[in-house]
Amino acid sequence: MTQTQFDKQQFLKDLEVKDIQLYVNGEFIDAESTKTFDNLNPFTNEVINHVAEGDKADIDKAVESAKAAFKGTWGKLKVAERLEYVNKIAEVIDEHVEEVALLESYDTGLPISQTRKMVARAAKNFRFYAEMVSSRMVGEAYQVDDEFINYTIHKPRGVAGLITPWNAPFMLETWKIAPALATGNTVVLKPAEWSPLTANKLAEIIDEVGLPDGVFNVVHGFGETAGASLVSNPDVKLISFTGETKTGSEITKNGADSLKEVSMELGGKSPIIVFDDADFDRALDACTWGIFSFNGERCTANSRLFLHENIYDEFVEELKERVGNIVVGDPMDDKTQVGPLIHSTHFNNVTRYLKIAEEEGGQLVSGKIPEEFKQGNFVAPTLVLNATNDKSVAQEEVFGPVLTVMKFKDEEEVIDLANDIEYGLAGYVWTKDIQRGHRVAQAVDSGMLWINSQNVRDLRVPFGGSKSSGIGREGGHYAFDFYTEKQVIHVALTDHHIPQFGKKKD
Ligand SMILES: NC(=O)C1=CN([C@@H]2O[C@H](COP(=O)(O)OP(=O)(O)OC[C@H]3O[C@@H](n4cnc5c(N)ncnc54)[C@H](O)[C@@H]3O)[C@@H](O)[C@H]2O)C=CC1
Ligand SMILES: O=C(O)/C=C/C=C(\O)C(=O)O
Repeated sequence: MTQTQFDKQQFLKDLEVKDIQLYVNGEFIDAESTKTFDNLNPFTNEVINHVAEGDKADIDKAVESAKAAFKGTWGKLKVAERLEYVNKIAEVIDEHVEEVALLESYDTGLPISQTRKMVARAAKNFRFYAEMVSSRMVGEAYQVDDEFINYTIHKPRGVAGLITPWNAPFMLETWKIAPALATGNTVVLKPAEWSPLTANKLAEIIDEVGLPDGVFNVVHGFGETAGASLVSNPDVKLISFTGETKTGSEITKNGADSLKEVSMELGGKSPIIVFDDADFDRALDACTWGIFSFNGERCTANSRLFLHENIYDEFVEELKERVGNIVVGDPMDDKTQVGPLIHSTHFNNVTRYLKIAEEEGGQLVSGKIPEEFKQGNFVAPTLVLNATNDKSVAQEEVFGPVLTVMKFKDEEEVIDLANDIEYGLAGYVWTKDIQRGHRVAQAVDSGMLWINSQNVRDLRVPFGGSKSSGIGREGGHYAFDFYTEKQVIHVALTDHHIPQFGKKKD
C-alpha cells in the first residue's frame, strides 16, 4: 500500500475488530491457552482490541522454531543473502511509515509528529546494521613470527530473546532485532503488553518480506509469565532487555541458571546543567524538548534541571511560559506536543509523584489539559520548583512530563549534585566555555553526555548507561560483542615443538 492510498479512518475502524495473534514459525496463531487480554487506547481508555496472551507453552514453541531456523535455513544463508532480507525489512517499513506511526500513536498516546520520526529511525536501524555487518564485523589476526597465525571470527550465538518496553516500542524493538538478525541470530521478541500493535505490524512486515519460517517470532503476553519463560529457557542464548531497573535486576538473576549473556538498558534520571554563559534560548529549547517530548516517557529525558543561580529566575520564568503553551491533546493530531500517558496505572504513578513532590515542599507549575480530553491518561507538563536533590521527585524515575528544577552556585557543587543519584544513563551540559564543557561532561557519571545539544543520536557510538542504568552497551560495532560469540582459531605455520608426554625413548 502506498502512503497516498492510505485511508486513516478506515484503517482505525478495521483495527478495532482485528484481534492480535502470536507470530510463531511464520504463522499468526492463537495462544495455546486461547487466552487473550485487552489492549487499551490511552486517549479514551476504551478497548482497541484483544491480544493473544502467550505463556510458557507459546514461548517454548517459538524458541523451538527459532532454534530450528538457526540450525537450518537461516544459519545456512550466505551473509549477503541474510543482509538482503535485513535491508528489505527497512524498505517495507519505509513504505508503511504513516500506518506504523498511526498505530504507535493510537496504542501509546505518543504524538504522531514524533512517532513518524521514530518509525523512520526504525527503518534506519535495519539499514545501519546491514551496512555495519558487511563493513565492520571484522576479526583480528596476530602473527607469531613464522610459527603461528591466530585469528578471530564472529559467530551468531543462536536464539536471541528480546524483551522491550512500551515507551518507544517500534523503534526500541527494531534497535535490538536489527543487530540480532544482521549478525545471524534468530529472534523471539516479547513486546510490552501495553503496546502490542506495532510489534504485530512488524511481524506482518517481516512476513511480507518472507524471512524463512522461525527466524523471527513474536510472543505477546505478560512479563511474569511470557517474559520470565523466555529468560529461563535454556535454548535462548542471550537476553537483550530494555525496561525498568528493578525488572532488569530480576531478569539478570533469573537468567543466571542458564548462564545467558544479558544486555540491560534500564532507567534514567538524567541531569541537564545550564551555566550562566550558556546560549540561553537554545538551552531552553533543548531542556523543554528533552523532558516533554515522548510525553516525558523517555529513558534519556533530562528530568533534573540544574540552573546556575545567576540565570535561575529568568530561565524559570521562560519555562513557565513554555509549559503553559505546550499543546496537550489528541496524539493523532499533528499539532499535539504532549499526549496521554500509556496506561491508567502509569498515570496513577506519575500523579502520585506530583502529590509527593508537593508534600515534600515542591511548588508545582503545570500547563493545561483541554477539558474535552479528561477521559484520557493526561498529565499536564509540570515544573517542580523549590526542589532539592534529596527529594523523591529528584531521585526517582517519574517517567512522565515532569521537570524538577534546582539551583547551583558553581561547577564543583553541580557535579556533586548531578552524580548524587543511583542512575547514570545520560547527561546534558550547556556552556559556551568549551573547556568547562569537557571538564563537566567527563566528571558526570553517565553512559552518554551531550554538550550544547539535545539528545541527537549517532548510531555508531555505544548506547547504554552506567550505575543502575544498565549493563553493557549496544549500538555501533559494540553490539557485535553482545550478539556474537568470538572464536579464536590458532593455526600452526610450522611443525613447532610439542612436548612428547608418555612417548617411549628411541
Ligand atoms: N536505558 C534505555 O535504553 C531505556 C530504558 N527504558 C526504561 O523502561 C522503563 C519503562 O518501560 P516498562 O515497559 O515500564 O518497563 P518494564 O520493566 O515494566 O517492562 C519491560 C518489559 O519487560 C517485561 N517484563 C516485566 N517483568 C518481567 C520479568 N520478570 N521477566 C521478563 N520480562 C519481564 C515486560 O512485560 C515488558 O515487555 C523505564 O524505566 C525506562 O527508563 C526505556 C527505554 C530506553
Ligand atoms: O536512540 C536510541 O537508540 C534509544 C533511544 C531511547 C530513548 O531515547 C528512550 O527510550 O527514551
